[in-house]
Amino acid sequence: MRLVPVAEAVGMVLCHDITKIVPGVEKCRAFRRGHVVRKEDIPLLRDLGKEHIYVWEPAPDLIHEDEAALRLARHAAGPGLSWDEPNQGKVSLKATCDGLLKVDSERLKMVNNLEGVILATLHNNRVVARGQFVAGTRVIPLAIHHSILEEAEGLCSQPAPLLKVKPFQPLWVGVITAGTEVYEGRVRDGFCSVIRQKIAPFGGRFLSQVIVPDDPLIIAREIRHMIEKGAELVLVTGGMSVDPDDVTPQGIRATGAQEIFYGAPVLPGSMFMLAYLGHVPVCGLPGCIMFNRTTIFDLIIPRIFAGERLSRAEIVALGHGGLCEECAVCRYPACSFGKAT
Ligand SMILES: Nc1nc2c(c(=O)[nH]1)N[C@H]1C(S)=C(S)[C@@H](COP(=O)(O)OP(=O)(O)OC[C@H]3O[C@@H](n4cnc5c(N)ncnc54)[C@H](O)[C@@H]3O)O[C@H]1N2
Ligand code: MOO
Repeated sequence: MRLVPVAEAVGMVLCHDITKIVPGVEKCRAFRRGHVVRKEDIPLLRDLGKEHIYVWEPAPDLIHEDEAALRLARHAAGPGLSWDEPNQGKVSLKATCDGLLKVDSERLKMVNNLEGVILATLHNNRVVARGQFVAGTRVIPLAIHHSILEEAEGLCSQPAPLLKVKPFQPLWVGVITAGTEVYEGRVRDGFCSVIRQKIAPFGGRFLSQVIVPDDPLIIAREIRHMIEKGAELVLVTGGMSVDPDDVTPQGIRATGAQEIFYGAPVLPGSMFMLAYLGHVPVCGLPGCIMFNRTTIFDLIIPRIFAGERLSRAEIVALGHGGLCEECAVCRYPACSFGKAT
């Protein structure tokens, strides 16, 4: 790169975008890379604080910031992601479908530990919408050495792209409502409508609901029956805490399902249970899921719809960030809830 005073730059080609920022008003690209400097541009460039410009002189070992950012994006983007043209040296990645964002956070740290390379993302396991920006990348200098870029490309793409968006599968959902008070009509069921609302964004298909008394053998029988009818996800509501009539965990166990966890470091939702009967997830949902706006259910259900089988270790990790602030106006998922590190 050669440094040229702006007064002598007429006719020369800008080799990078130049940014204008007016506090509280705008941040934009004032000049585009490739622009040929005209006489009338000189006062404008001076207003932007530019007394000099760079003239690009190709060097075999250096890669321009725009090309470097594009190469990083291309290597990091797996299925379900696309990227934009560079703007002011940055390339943004966006989701091409609704789904679950997957970020290999350990490899992300390794990329960002390289000198002069950055990749910023939303959190792993974030539910994202088609068209949503989920990551951005750039290099810090105007040109980066090819060896650093190649190392970053390897980390971004091997053994698999660092980022992807998994689409949701439209699972059939069976609901078993446990509670003698609901079964006998003392209390009107308030759980099923909440579940129907919560599964809709993932394309979940409501199969049916059955209301049963607090009896573990009946609960177990109805879980098996629901799976025979085609349920790909079974949700058993209520009866999850400490009263003698809270027998839903016993009912789930009595099916012979493999228990992954009962009791999670997440509030609200600590009394949640997850088990698998074959490949079908069976969840025990505590009463708070009916009552609180955002709970463990909102953390677990997207992963099930994305076809993931959860492990106990992942649930244990949820404790950090597992406390919902219960804000007056809920902004979940744009908050710390469920953002385990
Ligand atoms: N002493 C303790 N109390 C509680 C504990 C605890 O550990 N020790 N855990 C708390 C937590 S956490 C939760 S969450 C709640 C709810 O637990 P359950 O899932 O056992 O809820 P139930 O006992 O079945 O019912 C509680 C409440 O909700 C009404 N309910 C239940 N299902 C329905 C339904 N389908 N439709 C309408 N209403 C329903 C039920 O009638 C009760 O009023 O427990 C904490 N307490
Ligand atoms: O911890 Mo309960 O299962 O939140 O409300």
